[in-house]
Amino acid sequence: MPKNAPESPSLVGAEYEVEIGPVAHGGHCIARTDEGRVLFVRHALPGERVVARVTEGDETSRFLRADAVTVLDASKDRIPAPCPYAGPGRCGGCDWQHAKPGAQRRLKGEVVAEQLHRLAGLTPEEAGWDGTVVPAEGDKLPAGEVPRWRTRVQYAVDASGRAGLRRHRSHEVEPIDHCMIAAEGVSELGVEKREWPGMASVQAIAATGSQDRQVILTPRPGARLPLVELDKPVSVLRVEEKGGGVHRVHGRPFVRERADDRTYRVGNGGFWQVHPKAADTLVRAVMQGLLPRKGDTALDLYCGVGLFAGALADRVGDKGAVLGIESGKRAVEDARHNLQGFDRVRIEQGKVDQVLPRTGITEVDLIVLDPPRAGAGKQVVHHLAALGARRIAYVACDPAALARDLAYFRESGYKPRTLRAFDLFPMTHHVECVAILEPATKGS
Ligand SMILES: C[S@@+](CC[C@H](N)C(=O)[O-])C[C@H]1O[C@@H](n2cnc3c(N)ncnc32)[C@H](O)[C@@H]1O
Repeated sequence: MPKNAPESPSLVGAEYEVEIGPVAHGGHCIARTDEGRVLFVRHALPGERVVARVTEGDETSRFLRADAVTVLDASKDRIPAPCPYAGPGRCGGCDWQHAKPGAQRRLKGEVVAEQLHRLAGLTPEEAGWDGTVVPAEGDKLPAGEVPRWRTRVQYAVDASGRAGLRRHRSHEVEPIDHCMIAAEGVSELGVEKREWPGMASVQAIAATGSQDRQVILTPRPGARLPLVELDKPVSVLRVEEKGGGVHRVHGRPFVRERADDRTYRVGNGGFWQVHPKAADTLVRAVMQGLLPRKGDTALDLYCGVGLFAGALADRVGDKGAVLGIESGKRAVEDARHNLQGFDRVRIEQGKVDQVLPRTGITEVDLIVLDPPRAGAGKQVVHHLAALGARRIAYVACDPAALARDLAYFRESGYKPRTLRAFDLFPMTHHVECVAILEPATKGS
C-alpha cells in the first residue's frame, strides 16, 4: 500500500451469522459470510451455526479472523471447555478445549489429510497412512478430563508481575492460577502462585524420568532478578536481555530427561519434546520404520541433544556409524556429552544445508530428519535424496511443511512408505507426524 494511502475501514468487532465449514490448519474452521468473505473462525466446530465476531481484518482483507461468540446450533462434538481461561479473547494456548478428545484427533487428522492432498497431491492411502491420529499412551481420557502433558510451560508476565499465558495472536497476558494441561511437576513449582515483578517471562520445566526441575527467567530491561523461592528445589537460569544468552543463577544449568532407556542432558532450556511420552513414542515410530541393521551408516539431522542419534547408535552397533547435525551450540555440547560412550557417533555444529555438503558424505543407509516448524526445504531434501538411503524417517511438527517436503522428495525419487500421526499436544491444534520414505522404484 502507498505510504499515505487512506487506511481501509477495520472490520474488527463486526458480527456475522455463519455456517461453519471444514477445519483449517492453525486451530480454526472456515466459514463464508453472505457477501462471500472468508472467515477463519476459532472456538467453532465444523457444521455449527454461530455468530462470529471479527478479531482481525478490514474491508480489503483476503480473509478475516474471527471468534465464535455465540453458538446457535452446536456440534455433537462440542463440550463445555474444561479450562476456565479458554474462550474468545482469553488464553491462546489451547485451540480445541471445546471439542471432545476424539473429535480433536479427528480434526487434526482432517488437517493432515488436507495438507497432504493440497501440497503433496497424496491421498492417505498413497502416504501409507490409516488416517488416524493416535493419542499418547495414557492420554485416552473421558470428555471433560484433560491430560496433564506440558512438561515445559513458558509463562508470560504482565506489568503487575502476574504470570499467565498470552492471548491468541497478542502480546497481552491472560493471568492464570492454574494451567490444566501443565504437567504435575510444573504445577508443583508454584510459578502461577507468586508474583514475578520485573520479569518478561518465566519458563518452568519438569523433566521426565528424573526429578530435575528448572525455572528460566527472562527479565525486562534493567530489572533485577527476584529471589526465587518456589515450592520445590529447582535450578534457575537467566536469559540475557540482549542476544538471548543464558546464564546459570543457581543449580545445574541442565535437566536430565529419559527416553529409550537412556538419560539425555538438556541444557539452557534447549529443545526437548514437551509431552512426557513424546520422545519414546517418536523413537519407537522411527526405529520401527527404519529397521536399522548392524553396520548401517546413518544421519540424524536437526539432532538436538542426540535423541535419535542415540537410538540409532545402539542399533547400528560398533561397525555402524552415526552423524548428527545441529545448529544450537549448547545442544551440540549436550549431544556430544550424551553420546560420549559411542566411538562411532559424531556430532557437527551448524545448519544442515551448510554442514551436510561440507561433510563430503555421498552415501548413507538411513536418515532421520526432525526439522523445526519451517521444515527442511527443497535444497536439503534434494541433497538427502542423492545419498541413496534405504529408508528416511521424517519427523514433523508441522503437517504443511511435511507435505511440501514430501512433494520435493517425490521430485527426487522418494515416496512415503508409511505415515503415522500422533496427538502429542492434546487440546491444541498441533500434531506430530512420522513419515517413512523409501526409493520410489522399490515395490512400485
Ligand atoms: C524439532 S527439534 C528436534 C531435536 C531432536 N531431534 C529431538 O527430538 O530432541 C529441531 C532442532 O533443529 C535445530 N535446528 C533448527 N534449524 C536448524 C538448521 N538449519 N540446521 C540444524 N539444526 C537446526 C534446533 O536447534 C532444534 O534442536
